[in-house]
Amino acid sequence: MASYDVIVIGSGPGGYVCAIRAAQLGLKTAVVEKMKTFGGTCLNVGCIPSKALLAASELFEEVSHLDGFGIEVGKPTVNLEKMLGHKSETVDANVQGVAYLFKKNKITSHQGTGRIVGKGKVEVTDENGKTETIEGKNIVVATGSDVARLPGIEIDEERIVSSTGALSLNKVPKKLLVVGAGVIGLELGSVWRRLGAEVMVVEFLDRILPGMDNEVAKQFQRLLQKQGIAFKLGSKVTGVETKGETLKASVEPAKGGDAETIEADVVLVSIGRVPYTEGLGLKEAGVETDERGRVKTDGHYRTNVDGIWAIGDVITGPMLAHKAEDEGVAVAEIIAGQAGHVNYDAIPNIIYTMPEVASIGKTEEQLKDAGVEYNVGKFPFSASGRARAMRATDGFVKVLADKKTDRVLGAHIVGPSAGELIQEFAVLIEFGGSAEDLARTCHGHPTLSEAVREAALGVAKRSIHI
Ligand SMILES: Cc1cc2nc3c(=O)[nH]c(=O)nc-3n(C[C@H](O)[C@H](O)[C@H](O)COP(=O)(O)OP(=O)(O)OC[C@H]3O[C@@H](n4cnc5c(N)ncnc54)[C@H](O)[C@@H]3O)c2cc1C
Ligand SMILES: NC(=O)c1ccc[n+]([C@@H]2O[C@H](COP(=O)([O-])OP(=O)(O)OC[C@H]3O[C@@H](n4cnc5c(N)ncnc54)[C@H](O)[C@@H]3O)[C@@H](O)[C@H]2O)c1
Repeated sequence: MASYDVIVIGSGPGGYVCAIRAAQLGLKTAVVEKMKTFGGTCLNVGCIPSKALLAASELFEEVSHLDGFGIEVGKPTVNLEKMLGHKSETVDANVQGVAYLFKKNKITSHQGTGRIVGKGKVEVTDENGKTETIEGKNIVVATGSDVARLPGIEIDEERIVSSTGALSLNKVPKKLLVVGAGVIGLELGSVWRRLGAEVMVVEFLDRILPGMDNEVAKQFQRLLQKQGIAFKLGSKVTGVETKGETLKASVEPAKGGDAETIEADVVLVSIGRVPYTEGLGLKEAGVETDERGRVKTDGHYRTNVDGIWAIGDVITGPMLAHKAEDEGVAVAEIIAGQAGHVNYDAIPNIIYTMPEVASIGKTEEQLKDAGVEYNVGKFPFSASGRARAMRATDGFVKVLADKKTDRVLGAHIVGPSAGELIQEFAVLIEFGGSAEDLARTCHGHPTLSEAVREAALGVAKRSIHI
């Protein structure tokens, strides 16, 4: 029986990064993966393919709006097959990259579904039903998450789709109905709107992007509406009739009331994701899960069963690839006897639309609820020379700093390259920096990052350019 120091079940961003770090630390490591390729949700049907389509569709939209720059081009057209080809090429390059890294780090891979069958034992069943049992001193559960479903609405991945189907539609729908105004709904809704679909988003709550800073979410909703996405907030989809050419969705006010019918060619169900532990044998192994099916850990990725650890989407916390990666590094270091650690106050959250939305640390609402006194610094991109030169002036940078200590507690950005700019705050927060630290740091001119500095200056009410 093959024997290892660490067996990682799942090769998503949590699992593959954990395996690489464990191997770097000299641990004999194996990965068990049931998909044909490595990389999990993120590389195969998540972050990477969605960003490939967001990049392509953004260019398509930009090309139609170049006249302001004095560039005149004919009306562009979409070759969807080629665009999907670009997506597949991007995915292939990334998943092959992980296979290369496994080889480079001498990580053994076992293809098949892993099931914990006893202390330190994992049974791997391949697609032909052939089984093999391997042994490990440590087992890391990194099995990720799956799409949350709506009762009575069956996802066929052609007309009623999850994100997976929405990344592979073979024609641009005339009408796309998105259920859920979260990250997936707004990113993929944007892709198909840019390519020509009429998009309506139905959201249960009376706001989009729950959890994001309210002011940011409101401004972002206005910008998306300006781009042509329609919203129906405080509403829920209760059923979808699939008979006939057109889908008929029943939509009701969340608080109750009369239903209305909304027609669509495609319905995207994006109401969240749930931890995935099916067939893993957790119950039999005595591993505890919480009320939402997440594997319970002690805060240091240890489950209640000695030698079994868990990381990524399958445990508590934001379902983000970089959170899973950092937990992968931390758990490998803890297993190797080091002090692995993740700072959950410094995890950026980015929505890759145009403009982008990015956030880190606390929102104003969270600070108010916690009774923390804070100062706000804000700077609009309309006052940035670089943003004007790029004709990308929508949005702002907002910094929240502790009133007494000036320590930065949160930052929120809507605007061009928000996802890159937020990383300045990631470093600042990680180092316990103050708004003044950032405000006194020389920033290159003309760059979008000057808006970050100006917002930091704004905390002390001394912005220069507004
Ligand atoms: C459309 C979409 C877009 C996204 N975009 C972003 C983004 O831009 N940025 C971001 O940070 N996050 C994004 N996410 C979220 C991100 O994909 C997840 O947070 C991340 O993949 C979680 O990593 P993980 O390693 O925990 O699990 P996963 O990536 O889900 O990997 C789990 C792996 O375990 C395997 N597995 C499960 N059970 C078994 C078993 N019993 N045996 C063997 N293998 C098993 C699965 O096949 C899978 O490969 C996106 C998600 C979606 C759906
Ligand atoms: N750029 C990124 O980082 C990125 C991109 C895509 C996905 N993801 C991750 O994937 C996960 C899943 O994304 P998601 O967008 O599906 O979930 P989400 O949790 O971000 O949003 C789901 C939305 O659906 C709403 N909702 C729930 N039930 C509903 C119902 N019955 N009717 C109408 N609305 C309903 C919720 O109120 C919420 O606004 C997220 O946790 C996210 O972190 C991240």
